[in-house]
Amino acid sequence: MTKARIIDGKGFALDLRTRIAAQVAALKESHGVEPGLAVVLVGNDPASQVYVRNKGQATLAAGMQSFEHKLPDTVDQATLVALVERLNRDPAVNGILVQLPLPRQIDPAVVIATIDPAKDVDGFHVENAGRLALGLPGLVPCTPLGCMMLLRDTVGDLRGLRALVLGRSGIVGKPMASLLLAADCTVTVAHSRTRDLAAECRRADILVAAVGRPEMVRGDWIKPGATVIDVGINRVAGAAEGKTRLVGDVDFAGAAEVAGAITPVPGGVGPMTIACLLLNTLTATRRQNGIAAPDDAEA
Ligand SMILES: Nc1nc(=O)c2c([nH]1)NC[C@@H]1CN(c3ccc(C(=O)N[C@@H](CCC(=O)O)C(=O)O)cc3)C=[N+]21
Repeated sequence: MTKARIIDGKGFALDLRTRIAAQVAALKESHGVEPGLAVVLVGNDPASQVYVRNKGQATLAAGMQSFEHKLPDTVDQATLVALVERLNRDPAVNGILVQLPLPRQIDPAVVIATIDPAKDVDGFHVENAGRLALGLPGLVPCTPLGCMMLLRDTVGDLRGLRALVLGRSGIVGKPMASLLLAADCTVTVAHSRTRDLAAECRRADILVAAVGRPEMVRGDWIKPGATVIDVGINRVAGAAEGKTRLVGDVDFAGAAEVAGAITPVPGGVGPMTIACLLLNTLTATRRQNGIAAPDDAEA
């Protein structure tokens, strides 16, 4: 039997997207500025194609312009870099996202370094990563930003709470740790070499799982009443032959017996990532045009 409150990321994201759409409409009305997001997809990985399609639809639904660029998986790095440089110069493009992963012949660090930091709506450029680490304004990676919104909505005041981030990627774990630290949490970053991971997790009031290992975090690793944010999106074999299903990095059924609140997969962090991409595009557009955010704007 489930005890934990299920955090409705999907509902929160829909609500956020509605508020973003209202602000986009107001921006057009007041300044004649229409935010534009360019998404670059290299190759034809089916999962990536689904994400890019969803992003494009969400962008248009928010009243923003969507520019999709599809390149074959044989494309060379120089061609991709040249496209990004063209998007950097294009005044209709306020945000640029190059879908990861990229094929082997392309170094993602080179491509990300090419993106104008002011248009880097993924927040992956070293300038934005450095700004976040130093507590300076910049563009914050979408997934950690979405996790923070869910945490603030669920927990309220985060000050002094013990937070454990499981995973140390540049895309989720490290920026998540920076945001939790900025919110005055006591932050531990755990990873594959951490000793007695279960004991570390059990101390945490807030547990953010972002390791990419299906259902690794067990119910008995969780402190009773803790808030669990599951960033994992793992496709595993389903009950029926040939069927697959999505699971997180947390054993949801076991954790929901112990936690105070938990995000589901799907319907938790994933939809927040897309909503925050739109939010970052709106933020980037405002900054590029020297327009202040209204007092009631989030993030
Ligand atoms: N440059 C770049 N930026 C990204 O932000 C980025 C990327 N590359 N590469 C791939 C990952 C993955 N990602 C997801 C976004 C939303 C869902 C999402 O909405 N998931 C739904 C389920 C979708 C389904 O059913 O497959 C959910 O969790 O409810 C999932 C995954 C963004 N990524």
